[in-house]
Amino acid sequence: MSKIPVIEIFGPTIQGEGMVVGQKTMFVRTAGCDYSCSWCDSAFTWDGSGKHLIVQMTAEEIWAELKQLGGNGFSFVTISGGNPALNPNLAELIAILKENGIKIGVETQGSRWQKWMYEIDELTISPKPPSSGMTTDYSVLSYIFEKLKDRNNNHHVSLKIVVFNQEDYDYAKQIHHRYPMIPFYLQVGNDDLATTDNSQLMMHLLDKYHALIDRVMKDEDLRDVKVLPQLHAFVWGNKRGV
Ligand SMILES: C[S@@+](CC[C@H](N)C(=O)[O-])C[C@H]1O[C@@H](n2cnc3c(N)ncnc32)[C@H](O)[C@@H]1O
Ligand SMILES: Nc1nc2[nH]cc(C(=O)O)c2c(=O)[nH]1
Ligand code: SF4
Ligand SMILES: [Mg+2]
Repeated sequence: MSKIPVIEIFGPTIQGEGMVVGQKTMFVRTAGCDYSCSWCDSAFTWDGSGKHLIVQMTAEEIWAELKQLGGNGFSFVTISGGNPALNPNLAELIAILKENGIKIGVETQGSRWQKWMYEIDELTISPKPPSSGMTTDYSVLSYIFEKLKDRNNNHHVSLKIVVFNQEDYDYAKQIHHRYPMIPFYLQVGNDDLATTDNSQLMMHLLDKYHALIDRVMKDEDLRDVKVLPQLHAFVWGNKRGV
């Protein structure tokens, strides 16, 4: 069986972001990313600082670890990274999860297509705004949505854009107007990834959430949108593995 570079397996916890926020879930975080966002809250997956944590695992080993950690107390697994879409062989893990009746969420930036995306119940595509320093390849993004458009109704896809400033906000709107049929989420950017003062971080992120809500409420061109913070940052701050 082929191996997958895994940097963290944790849970159960709540999905803190986006289309299934609040969902009880296990997490599998793959190592490696084709991007290097300036504000990445999981940079240890790709910047070398977490190199010692990477374990090459088969799908069977990942499933065993999920069961070990979560027992029978979960029905949902979220695969994030890094960019999980760098790994074609996640198909094997996805097959095992399906066989066991587990629903699957994936977090990816929309820079790579994989066939296993057809099987994902809750697929979040999160293209990166200008503040990240990355550039969006619209041909890949459009290709992904084209591929997914005929899936059945119990498979869901959404767009989630992190916003740090006005330019990011304008980028997010442009993405929404390009793909108006895709459920659209705005997420507050966390610009203080180093602090361990959770109550100060929470107040800071709450101010930013407030400002983002105000902006969207005044904006007549943005109607069908959901505006969310990272709920896990409110509850656990910058702690890893939650
Ligand atoms: C760490 S990424 C991993 C998955 C994939 N590489 C991606 O970016 O979608 C998971 C989610 O966290 C978001 N994210 C990363 N850093 C963030 C930050 N500082 N503030 C808010 N959201 C952030 C990303 O935009 C993405 O939606
Ligand atoms: N609780 C929790 N929710 C999350 N949603 C997306 C996450 C991610 O890092 O991809 C994440 C995470 O790391 N923890
Ligand atoms: S694409 Fe995701 S994991 Fe990769 S650098 Fe950006 S936020 Fe981090
Ligand atoms: Mg995260």
